[in-house]
Amino acid sequence: MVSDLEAARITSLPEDAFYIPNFISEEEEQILLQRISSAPLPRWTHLTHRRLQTWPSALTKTNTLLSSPLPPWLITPIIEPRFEQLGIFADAPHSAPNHVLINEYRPGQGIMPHEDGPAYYPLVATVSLGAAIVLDLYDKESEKEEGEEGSIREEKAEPEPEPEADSLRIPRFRVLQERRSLLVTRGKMYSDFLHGIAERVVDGDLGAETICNWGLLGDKDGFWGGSYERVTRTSLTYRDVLKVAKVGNTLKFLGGR
Ligand SMILES: O=C(O)CCC(=O)C(=O)O
Ligand SMILES: [Fe+2]
Repeated sequence: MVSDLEAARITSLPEDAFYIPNFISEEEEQILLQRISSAPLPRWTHLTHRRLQTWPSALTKTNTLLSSPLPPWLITPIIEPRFEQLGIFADAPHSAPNHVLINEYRPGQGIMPHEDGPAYYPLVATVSLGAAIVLDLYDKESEKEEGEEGSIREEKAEPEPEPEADSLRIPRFRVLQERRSLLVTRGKMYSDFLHGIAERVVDGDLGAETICNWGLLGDKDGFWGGSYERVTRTSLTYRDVLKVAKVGNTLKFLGGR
């Protein structure tokens, strides 16, 4: 495992993007998947093209997080000690992530090109579980020209575009996220590009010329044929929500002290 984020930089991308294979062990991956699947059903928000959990809770309409700690299983070992050792959130306002979105994609599912927007400090750290998937990055400018700029809020379903329109877009860059890997995007990479996952059952055209983190992959064995068939992939996206509201001691309202 790299001990210095700089060694993990995806040098072919604008600043900043980092990729670390084998960020968690197989055992840690299984424990996380077990935790996610054993969450009570109401925890899931079902969208047409994927389902998601929001921890500790969805943001309010004004993009505010009601202060509440993340559950221990989302903290250890990912935030403590690994993010801390790498200083991933060292410059973020709360010096640590306070919000995690968990997205699950079955084969054929994806997420339309979008930007994560101003609710968060411009830094996302994504841990991938279960299977590999290709993340597509799109120039924002060309999207604007087409009048199709996307933006999502996690608490409501995003408008789902026509599949035809989606497949016409050409990504500027493609990142292959292996299971158990970490992808960090921040700065310009967060602010100036859209990201999305195509609704496919096979990710193809994989190679050194087409995948910007090819040289950083942990194990290319499954990819030499230039394609792989999708299997359910789950992502944990760690972020720092800028606006946090402290909720008063509810005991006060109940007449307690
Ligand atoms: O699953 C992923 O890697 C991306 C998820 C995403 O873009 C989001 O939740 O905003
Ligand atoms: Fe996103």
